[in-house]
Amino acid sequence: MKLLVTGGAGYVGSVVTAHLLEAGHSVVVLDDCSTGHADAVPHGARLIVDTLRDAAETVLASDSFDAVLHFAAKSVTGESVRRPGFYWEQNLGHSLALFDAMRRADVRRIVFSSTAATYGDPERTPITETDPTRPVSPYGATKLAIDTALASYADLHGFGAVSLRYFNVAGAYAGLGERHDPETHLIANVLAVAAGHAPEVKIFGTDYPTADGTCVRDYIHVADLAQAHLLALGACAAGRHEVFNLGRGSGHSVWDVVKACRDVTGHSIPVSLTEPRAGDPSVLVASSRKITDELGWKPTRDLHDMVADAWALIQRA
Ligand SMILES: NC(=O)c1ccc[n+]([C@@H]2O[C@H](COP(=O)([O-])OP(=O)(O)OC[C@H]3O[C@@H](n4cnc5c(N)ncnc54)[C@H](O)[C@@H]3O)[C@@H](O)[C@H]2O)c1
Ligand SMILES: O=c1ccn([C@@H]2O[C@H](COP(=O)(O)OP(=O)(O)O[C@H]3O[C@H](CO)[C@@H](O)[C@H](O)[C@H]3O)[C@@H](O)[C@H]2O)c(=O)[nH]1
Repeated sequence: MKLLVTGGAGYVGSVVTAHLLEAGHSVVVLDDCSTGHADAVPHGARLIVDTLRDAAETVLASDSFDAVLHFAAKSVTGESVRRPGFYWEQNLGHSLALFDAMRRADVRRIVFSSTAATYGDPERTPITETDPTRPVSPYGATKLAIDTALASYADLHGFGAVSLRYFNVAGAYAGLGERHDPETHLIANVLAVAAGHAPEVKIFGTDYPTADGTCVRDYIHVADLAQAHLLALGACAAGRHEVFNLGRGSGHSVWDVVKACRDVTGHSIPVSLTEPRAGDPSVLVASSRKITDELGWKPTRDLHDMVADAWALIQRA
C-alpha cells in the first residue's frame, strides 16, 4: 500500500514506519518536527516537513494514497493543562484539516493514535472499550474529540477508521526510541539516571491506593504496538469506526519499573519521593481482549524486554 504517516518523525510513528517498510509498504511521512526528529524517519520513507493544516491537502492530492496512519499530536498531559487552547488547535484542529483533505482526495482509510487518557479516572480495571470516557486533561479530551469526529466521518463520509487507545508505550526498536525534550515518561527518566544524565529520579506520589503506594500502569512495547497497527490497517472497513485498547493487561507500579531498571542496568538509580503529579490516576490497566479476539493481536514482550531494549539503545548513543 501507499501510506501517509503523520508524525512519523516521532517516537511511535518512526517505529511503526520501520515496520510498514519491512512489510513492503511505501511510506510518506508528514511531520513538522516540533517534537520529532528528521533523522528518526527510517530510510526508505520520504519526509515532508510541514504541519498537517498547511500541507495535508497538497500532499494527499499529489499521489494516490491507500490509507493514513495518524500519529501527529501534542501529547504532554501537564502542558495541555497549562495550554488547553494550543492542544485543541494542534490536535483537534489539525486532525480535522487532515480528515477533510482525506475526504477531498478520496482517501478514506485511517488508523489513529488514541490514548488511555480518554478514559480519565476509571471506575474499574481492566478498562474495556465500552467503559465511560471521562478525560481529566485537555490532552485526553482532544483525543476523545478526534475519536468522536472519526465516528462522524465514518457515518457521513464512509471512512474506515480505527482508533487504537495505547496505554504506556516503552522500549525501542531498530535504533529508534524515546527522544522527547523535556522527557516526561517514567522509563526514559529512570534510565536517564542510570546513564548519568540525571542525578536521581523523582517518584511522584507514594500514597496511592495500590500495593506499594505508587501509581500502576500498563506498559506495552513499541514493537508490539507497531504490529497492532499493521493488523488495524487491514481491519479498516468502510463506514465503520472501531476502537481498540492496547496494553498487556498487567499493571506495574513505579517501584516495579525502578527495580526492573536497576536489574537491567546494574545501577543503583537513586530516587527521591515527591508529591503526586496533578491528574495522575492511581491505576490504568487495559483489557486488550477485543483486539486479541477480533484481530488476533498478542503482545510478545514484557517490562524487562522494554527496559532492556531502551537501555541497549541508550548505551549505543
Ligand atoms: N508515547 C505514549 O506513551 C503514548 C500513549 C498514548 C498515546 N500516544 C499517542 O501516540 C502518538 C505518538 O506519540 P509519541 O510518543 O510518538 O509522540 P512524539 O511527540 O514523539 O511524536 C509526535 C510527532 O508528531 C509531530 N507533530 C506534532 N504536531 C504536528 C502537526 N500539527 N503537524 C505535523 N506534525 C506534528 C511531532 O513533530 C512528532 O514527530 C501521539 O498521537 C500520542 O498522543 C502516545
Ligand atoms: O519522572 C517520573 C515520570 C513519571 N512518574 C510516574 O510514572 C507513571 C507513568 O508516567 P508517564 O510515563 O509520564 O506516563 P502517563 O502519565 O501514565 O502517560 C502515558 O500513558 C498514558 C496512557 O496510560 C497516555 O495517555 C499518555 O499519552 C502517556 O504519556 C505515573 O504514575 C507518573 O506519576 C514518576 O513517578 N516519575
